[in-house]
Amino acid sequence: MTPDLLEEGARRVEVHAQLEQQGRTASGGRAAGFGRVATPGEIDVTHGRILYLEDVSVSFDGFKAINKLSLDIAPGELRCIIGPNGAGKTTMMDIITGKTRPDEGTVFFGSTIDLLRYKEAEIAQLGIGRKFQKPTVFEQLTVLENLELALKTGKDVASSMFFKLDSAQSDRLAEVLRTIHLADSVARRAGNLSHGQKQWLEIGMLLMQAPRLLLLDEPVAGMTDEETVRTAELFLSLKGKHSLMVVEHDMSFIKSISEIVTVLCDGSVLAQGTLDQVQADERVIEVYLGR
Ligand SMILES: Nc1ncnc2c1ncn2[C@@H]1O[C@H](COP(=O)(O)OP(=O)(O)OP(=O)(O)O)[C@@H](O)[C@H]1O
Repeated sequence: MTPDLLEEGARRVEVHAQLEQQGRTASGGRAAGFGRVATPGEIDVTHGRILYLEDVSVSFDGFKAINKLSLDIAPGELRCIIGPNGAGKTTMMDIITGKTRPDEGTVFFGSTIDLLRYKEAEIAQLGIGRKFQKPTVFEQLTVLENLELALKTGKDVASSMFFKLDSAQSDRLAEVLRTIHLADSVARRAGNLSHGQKQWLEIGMLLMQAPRLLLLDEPVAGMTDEETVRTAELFLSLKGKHSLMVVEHDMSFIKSISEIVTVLCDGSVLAQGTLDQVQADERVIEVYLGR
């Protein structure tokens, strides 16, 4: 949990109040049709999409990093995103999470939440969790304290030590500990965990906030083979309960978790299908081999 995320948590209540206000009063412009949140905290997936991007483009100094990108993710889906270096994978995640504003296009969370209307911190509060490549757990705190901290939004680290979890939060904490394979390590300092365990702990911290969509950037980079296998099991166990978008270069890992794989290249979708299908696609072979 980074200080940034703690700050985001502090604003959760405020944002939900704003959403409620917008739901009642919005009219005109974007808010008229799509931007309205009927019930704060609820994501409308009646159209079968948790995430929807259409014709999204962004340029940096005239260079089109994302170029008319369109894709959608179903609720509970585990989508793998692959693509050569510079394909636009990170930039796409930056756009979804509000870190980068696209020049044009549409980005929806469910069918009613226009993500382009929200700031980065608000998007996290809406239920989109992002895991960056490098783990950012509190090394001096125990596994348990790190997970508790993920719930203690709106407090500083010191005062949050005296925060008491309610029974639903305690249940969630126990479930998350089991899910991330750290139930036997609650009292261990995060700094003493292996790289893989730190990654799982950070995923656990995201899970404590019950995200609907998790964006995971190169989650198995630097992991041992055994940790990679356990991470695959972890992701497969999260699928269904959460929607996941996983960006990864490790093809054996992708093979072990993937259903649909999207190949990005030059800022748009080059191919999509099962891993076998995209690996047999001449265009994909060409961009990977540089022919
Ligand atoms: N803030 C920025 N300013 C200028 N160029 C940028 C910026 N962010 C990304 N780019 C460029 O946009 C392109 C896409 O970058 P991006 O990091 O999204 O690719 P990627 O698919 O995540 O690559 P990798 O697999 O190497 O992480 C690259 O050419 C990159 O140099």
